[in-house]
Amino acid sequence: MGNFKVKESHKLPRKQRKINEKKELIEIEEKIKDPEVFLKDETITQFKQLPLSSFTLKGLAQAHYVEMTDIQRKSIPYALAGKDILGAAKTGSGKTLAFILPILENLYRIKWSQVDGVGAIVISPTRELALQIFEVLRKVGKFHSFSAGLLIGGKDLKVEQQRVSKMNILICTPGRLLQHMDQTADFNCDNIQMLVLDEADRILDFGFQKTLNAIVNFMPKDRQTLLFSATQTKSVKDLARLSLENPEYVAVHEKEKYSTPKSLVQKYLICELNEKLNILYSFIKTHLKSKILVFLSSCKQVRYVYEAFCKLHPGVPLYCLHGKQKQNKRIAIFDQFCRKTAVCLFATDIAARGLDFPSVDWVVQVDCPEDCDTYIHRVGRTARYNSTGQALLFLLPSEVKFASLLTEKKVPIEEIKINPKKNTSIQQQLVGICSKYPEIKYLGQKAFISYMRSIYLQSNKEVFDVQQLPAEKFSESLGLPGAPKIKFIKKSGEKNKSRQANGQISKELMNAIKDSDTEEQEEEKEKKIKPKTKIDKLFNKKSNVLEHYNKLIEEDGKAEESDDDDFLTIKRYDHDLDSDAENEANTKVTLPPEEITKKKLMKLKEKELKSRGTGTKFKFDDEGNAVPLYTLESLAEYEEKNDIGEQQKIYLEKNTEELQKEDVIDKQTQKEKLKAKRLIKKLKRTGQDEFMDEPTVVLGGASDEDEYSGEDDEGEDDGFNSEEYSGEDQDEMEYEESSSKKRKSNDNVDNDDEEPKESSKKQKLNVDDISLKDQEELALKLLGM
Ligand SMILES: Nc1ncnc2c1ncn2[C@@H]1O[C@H](COP(=O)(O)OP(=O)(O)OP(=O)(O)O)[C@@H](O)[C@H]1O
Repeated sequence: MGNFKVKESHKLPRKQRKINEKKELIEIEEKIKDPEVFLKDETITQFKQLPLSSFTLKGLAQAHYVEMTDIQRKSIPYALAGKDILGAAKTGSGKTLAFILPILENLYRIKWSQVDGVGAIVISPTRELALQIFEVLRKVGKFHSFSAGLLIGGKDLKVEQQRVSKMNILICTPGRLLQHMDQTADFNCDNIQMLVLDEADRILDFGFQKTLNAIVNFMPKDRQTLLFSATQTKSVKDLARLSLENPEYVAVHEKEKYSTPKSLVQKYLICELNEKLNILYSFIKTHLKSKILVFLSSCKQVRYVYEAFCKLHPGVPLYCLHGKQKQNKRIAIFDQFCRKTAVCLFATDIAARGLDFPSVDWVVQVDCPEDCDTYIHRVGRTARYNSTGQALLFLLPSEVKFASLLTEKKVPIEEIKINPKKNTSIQQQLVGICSKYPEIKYLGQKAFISYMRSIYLQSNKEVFDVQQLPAEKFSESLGLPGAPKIKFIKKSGEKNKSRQANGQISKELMNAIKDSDTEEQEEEKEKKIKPKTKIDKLFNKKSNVLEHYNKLIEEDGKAEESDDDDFLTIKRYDHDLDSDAENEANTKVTLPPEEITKKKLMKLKEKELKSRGTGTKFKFDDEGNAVPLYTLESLAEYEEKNDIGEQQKIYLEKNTEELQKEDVIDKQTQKEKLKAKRLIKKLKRTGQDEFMDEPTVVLGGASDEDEYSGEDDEGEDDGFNSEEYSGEDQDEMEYEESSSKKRKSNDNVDNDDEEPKESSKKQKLNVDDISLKDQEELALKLLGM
């Protein structure tokens, strides 16, 4: 939580100042009564022409905001007059100021002070967006004397609790706000004057429904409510939920030909699923000087692509942003991406709405968004305010209908072909990476399942059809030895097909799948499995691998030099790019102390070897001549003797074969672990808990989950885990975790069908005949300890 409280620099005597302020207030009160005056007068284009306090005007001037944007000009006069507002304007058109200024002014006019407590609340769907709004408030509200707080998940709740009731303006995510409403004793919302929903349609949609209803119940009905979004809701039901009173519908771009910014160039290409990564990689390689934002459908997709691409060193810094990262990490990445000019960020829809990344050149949607609104918000991360930008959408042949849906939604988009000469295949490298790094292979398998699941869960069955996806080819393209089993596809019986066709069950399932642990909850879990026994400690040693891996996946990619060229058959827009300084900064690497010592030792060793001198080994040919032991064959010589294509094929086959073998072993180990877990559970149920302390905790550690991910529920191989679909990152879900998990168990009817059967079968294992010590040993053996 942060706050600001900067008093103006006063030159006039206090008494005179007070008189001036009073005079100003009376004038403002008079002027705001008739908002139409400001709307009709077309000469009013600047902030200073509006009835705003000198504190606000000073803040605006210092932040260099002079001219108003359309949405600001048309909505601020109504909002100042106390009207409820439904504001709709294209992405990047300045909606944030359109609600921040009325908050400051309306509280100022009623002389709101610290003793009055919370006067206005802004709700944002994501933490990053909340943070961004908070920064804007801080900037333009600098000369007011309000206190403001940021309530987002991932921060210390207790610290927030001590300060929240002293705040006048709160910027929050829905889950965290409700948590305070429920748990902070002196947090009182009875006095709220204004409620703002940024990205209103998202907050009003199904995923946030329960949370928002609960929040609204805590608030007085006679408040002022402002709703803003680029894709606005007009649903009467939604508006009734918020008790909006005759709201002014301010839609500035509605009559325009297109619903996306004019300066945004939008293209789509049609490609096979197994070609996506090749195309993405080739795209990045040919746009090394651009700032690229890549959208993928789930955390796992993002993590796999990020990890694998880092290993390929494309020559540009790579980052990833998703809801499974710790809050500080998320903020750091957000910040890094904002600062750099040549960079590529892989993200889930956590980055789709509201975020104001400066000068993004390209938004690339590798996975098709769930609907046109999501598309509009994603592409809105570029071409903001007065800048230009480009967007590229990948569509599978089965998803082509989506292009016509976009056209219907007034999105000007054209098909484009890629230049096959510039399209490099990275499949071979990915196979190599998966075989060398089992943790990446594991991520690949997870990515595969989560992608298939995301398609399966989409409600628009005309566009998304999981049955049409080339599963085997897709898994090969990820470098995997074979397609992982996806039980949910088999489990979807005929009965559900009809229900899914009209989107009902899909939405419920989707909501259940979206539920995921908060960072706080994950931390809690970690605390719970703190080592208590030797075995725990031993296991913890194992999870150092996981820690190391986690560190590894959070490292940034390294920069190399390369040129942009004509990968796509359109020319790129020219942008001001100045990447030298950034690249320089990027090459600085700080090593941990152990690494430094290691390096020093290596250098010493090298020196020693040099001073000793090295002998040269020879072998003797048939004539008795000494010849070097190894001679390097030139590429030309090698090509003469061998068929390179054939060699590549052999390499690929050999690696795939090896991977398949390893995969069998991995699966076997996994099975054994599961068996052990079940055995322990069984033993626990037999009432011998006092002997079971150690293995129970050990298993808790193991299930958190494996060395690789540390994030999934134990029934992972059913392909239907409790986590993530692209909207998984929303912290509202985090708060509702326990209830939604219950809901999930009800919703996933088909999924549950098989599970109990399986577990009851396993329970037939007769452990009662074995002595307890033997059972423990067996369990540990199965765990490989
Ligand atoms: N009056 C103004 N003058 C100059 N720049 C402005 C003005 N208003 C907003 N901006 C700038 O325009 C950019 C986009 O503003 P903002 O983030 O408020 O857009 P938005 O409409 O909320 O976008 P989205 O729909 O994506 O959330 C920001 O960088 C902001 O600083």
